[in-house]
Amino acid sequence: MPRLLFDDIPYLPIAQKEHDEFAQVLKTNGVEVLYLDDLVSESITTSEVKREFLNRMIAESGFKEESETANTLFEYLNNMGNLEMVTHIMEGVRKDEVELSSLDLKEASGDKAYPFLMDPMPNLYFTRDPAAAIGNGLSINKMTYKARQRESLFMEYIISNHPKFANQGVQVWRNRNHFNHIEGGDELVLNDHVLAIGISQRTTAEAIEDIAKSLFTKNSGYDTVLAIKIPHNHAMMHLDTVFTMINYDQFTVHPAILNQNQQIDIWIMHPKGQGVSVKHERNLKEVLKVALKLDDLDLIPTGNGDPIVAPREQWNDGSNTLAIAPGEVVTYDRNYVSNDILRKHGLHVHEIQSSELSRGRGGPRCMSMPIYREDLKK
Ligand SMILES: NC(=[NH2+])NCCC[C@H](N)C(=O)O
Repeated sequence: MPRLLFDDIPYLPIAQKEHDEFAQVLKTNGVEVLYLDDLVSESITTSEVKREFLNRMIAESGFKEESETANTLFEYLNNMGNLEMVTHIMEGVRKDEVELSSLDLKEASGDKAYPFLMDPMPNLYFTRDPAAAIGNGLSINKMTYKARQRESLFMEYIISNHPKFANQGVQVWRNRNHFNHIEGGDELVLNDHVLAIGISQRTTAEAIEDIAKSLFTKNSGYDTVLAIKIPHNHAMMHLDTVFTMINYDQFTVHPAILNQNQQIDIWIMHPKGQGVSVKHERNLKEVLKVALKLDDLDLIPTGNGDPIVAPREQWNDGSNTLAIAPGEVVTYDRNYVSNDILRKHGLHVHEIQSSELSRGRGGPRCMSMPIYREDLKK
């Protein structure tokens, strides 16, 4: 479980049912839902693209080019139809599926008892993280842990090959060929020129400066990045596990990220020449008011701020709300105290069942990645 970043084992049929219900709630409320496996397989438009994609996926799975294992894996997967191949890569390839005539060095040195030749990618149901849509472009992310690093390769192919996205002028603000990591759960689009990014277990300060610089100099329309420092731990791996925007002037906040004086470390970035100016602040509410030009705003504490309920519900993503319209959110039903307080603050809350999905440590926001946002300027 730690290797694949899970804390528990979901009961698969129920997890799938819950996921279908989640997609249905989105569709019923006017969202067009695209599935990753379909998008990737539709992006493999020629046999040449398929060959290149497979070779890169196999190399990123740790197999040396032209090695016995790499060649065998290539043959095995390349013989499948596109969708079958893509889902199979996502599910992982077991050692007993392919026949290797000789053991290569990597194979010989590996753990014989380990059943997978190519690891599965169970965290793909958190589509939020490998990439993030920002304005007219994307950040395609260099992810932190090995368990997830291959995931963002899919988005690279979608953006450059899928008939819906290729040649549409979609910019890549920062690609995945970097040493410093960043993940979409830390990237919060607050409006058409302000972004909040978590400095977290998964996102480095260097990557934030890097993407800020790119956004500021490449005509993205973005002129403000708020870098917000959160604790480094598994329960709060991304900013969106403790803080989300749910209306023009309403946010969820896990109380544990603020100190006794309600403060948190924030660095405000603006364009400065070809670079970035950085200013340190501590008052979250004030910083948001200034950046978003608001007279007041409503920070709604997870679990109603109760010292026992708040961490309990945060653990199961009580702060991880997905806004599908200003003031309208999708949340896990199990976080009933947080849901109640959201309703008391005037939000329209759609609850989805969550006994199994929550075991992967991510909520409705993590399980989605908006590709296109309507212009909702007030
Ligand atoms: N945006 C998010 N908060 N995503 C949650 C990802 C959870 C996943 N198990 C991981 O550790 O990577």
